[in-house]
Amino acid sequence: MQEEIFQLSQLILTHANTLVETCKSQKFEVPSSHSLHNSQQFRQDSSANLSADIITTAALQLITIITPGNELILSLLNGHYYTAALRVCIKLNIAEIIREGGSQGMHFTEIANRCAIDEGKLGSIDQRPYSLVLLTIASFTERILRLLSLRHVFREGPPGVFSNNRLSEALDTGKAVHELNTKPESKHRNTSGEVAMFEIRYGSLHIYIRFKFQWQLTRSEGPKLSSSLFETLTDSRIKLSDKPNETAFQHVMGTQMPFWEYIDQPRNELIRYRFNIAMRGWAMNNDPESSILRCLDWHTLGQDAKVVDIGGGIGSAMIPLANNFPNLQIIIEDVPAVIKDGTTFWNAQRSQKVIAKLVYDCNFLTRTECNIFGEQPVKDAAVFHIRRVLHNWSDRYAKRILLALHQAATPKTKLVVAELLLHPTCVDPINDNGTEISGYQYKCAPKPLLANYGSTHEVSYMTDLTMLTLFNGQDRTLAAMQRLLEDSGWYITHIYGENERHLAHIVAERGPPKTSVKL
Ligand SMILES: C[S@@+](CC[C@H](N)C(=O)[O-])C[C@H]1O[C@@H](n2cnc3c(N)ncnc32)[C@H](O)[C@@H]1O
Repeated sequence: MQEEIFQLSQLILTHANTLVETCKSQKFEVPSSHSLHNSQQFRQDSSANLSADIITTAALQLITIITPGNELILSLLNGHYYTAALRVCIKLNIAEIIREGGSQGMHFTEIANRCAIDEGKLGSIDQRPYSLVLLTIASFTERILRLLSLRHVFREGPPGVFSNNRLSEALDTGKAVHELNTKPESKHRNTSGEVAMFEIRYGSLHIYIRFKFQWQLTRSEGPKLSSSLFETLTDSRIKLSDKPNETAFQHVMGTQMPFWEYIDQPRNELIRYRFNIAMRGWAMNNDPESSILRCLDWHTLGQDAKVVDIGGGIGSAMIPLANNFPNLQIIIEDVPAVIKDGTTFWNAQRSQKVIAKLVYDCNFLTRTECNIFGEQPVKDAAVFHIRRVLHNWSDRYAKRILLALHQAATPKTKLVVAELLLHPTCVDPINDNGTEISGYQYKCAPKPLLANYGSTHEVSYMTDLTMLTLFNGQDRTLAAMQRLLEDSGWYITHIYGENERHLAHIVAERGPPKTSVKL
């Protein structure tokens, strides 16, 4: 048998050829570390997309087999330094500062100078001479940017000069630095939401506060949430809990409130707004328009057929439907404050077809009649659509949401669940042959790779742990999702989805619930 090292190298070579040939034939930019954001155009082509995933998985496996094990473990353990370094760059708007300096890049002393001046750090808080303070900040800046450059976030050259590249461009909101410094609370307004998504991932739940007439940044809880995982899993009071208010989130934030109630507090308006826009930013990468458009024959649903988006946030999932199917009447349901943000968003989209309904109230623990756990007011829906809501809840709560929809559904109502579907690292003998469920065709990675492409798709598996620490929720495998749906009386008829990088669109119809869970 061929040595693994050659098998992996061969896979890389073969698929690099496929990728480059596809790019050339379809006139896509060939990906390179020097190109910018759009060098991922090739992802539109499914065979190029697959080749790219195989290359990445093989390269990572190659690294794993030729690097000392203790070094790899240390690198994993120290991954938090990347989180910290990225946080500094996002908070100090370093990608924007470098952009404004021009394409030749900027020396770290100049970057530090601009950060320091903009942050008002010099003089007021430090008694040392200006130049000494600047040198200290410059040294921090250089070291932080160099660490990130190791992973191709920013490019260094000549020594000490840093430029933006494909990865650091993703940190750029596109806004003027002056605007970001004078109006930090508006940082994510009118942006794609991608940087907002990054902020959420490192978990700065407290963002800007006004202190002595100055906007100041406050602490980040994200790394604390993950580092409290062990404490949460071993705390005898909560370790067996599946409740949304007994998670690492409450532990770290010192609150009894579940996450949704917390961000609905009046003082947390900015956090909520950022969360909502971040959902849109996330969808841009994880939920291509084609998925929702193809998962059902929307045009056959008839004039004014009702599509109800449950926990729809600002309703971004509905944009492709609103744009393509004027026959549909789209109803977005969420908590009042989110509906308010959504209404502003939709007015900007100039869509007249969307009816933002003030249906739900966030405080589900006490006001059960007005939330996703209560009675569903729309009784004649053609489609209930629910995107990235079930993963916020443990099975017991997710079942209650699904049963409420089941009770309001007609025999013809379809349910579309858009969620990540996780996959074991080995082959799943029941589901991978594609015969069990129509449309489900998971293409396992070729041997000797991990069947689910290993850490190439790790963000989805990390999202699962984010759900655990924030909500006691979870992202599910196909088997777990199928069980959850059938227990709630929904039977999968079709799945539209390729792999766990994108949300799968799971179409289900009503049947008898398998278990007798009461609302
Ligand atoms: C992860 S977000 C998903 C938003 C949207 N579906 C999307 O994909 O962009 C979950 C949504 O559930 C909503 N939600 C949470 N608890 C709710 C409740 N009790 N009733 C109604 N909506 C709720 C939140 O406000 C939030 O907008």
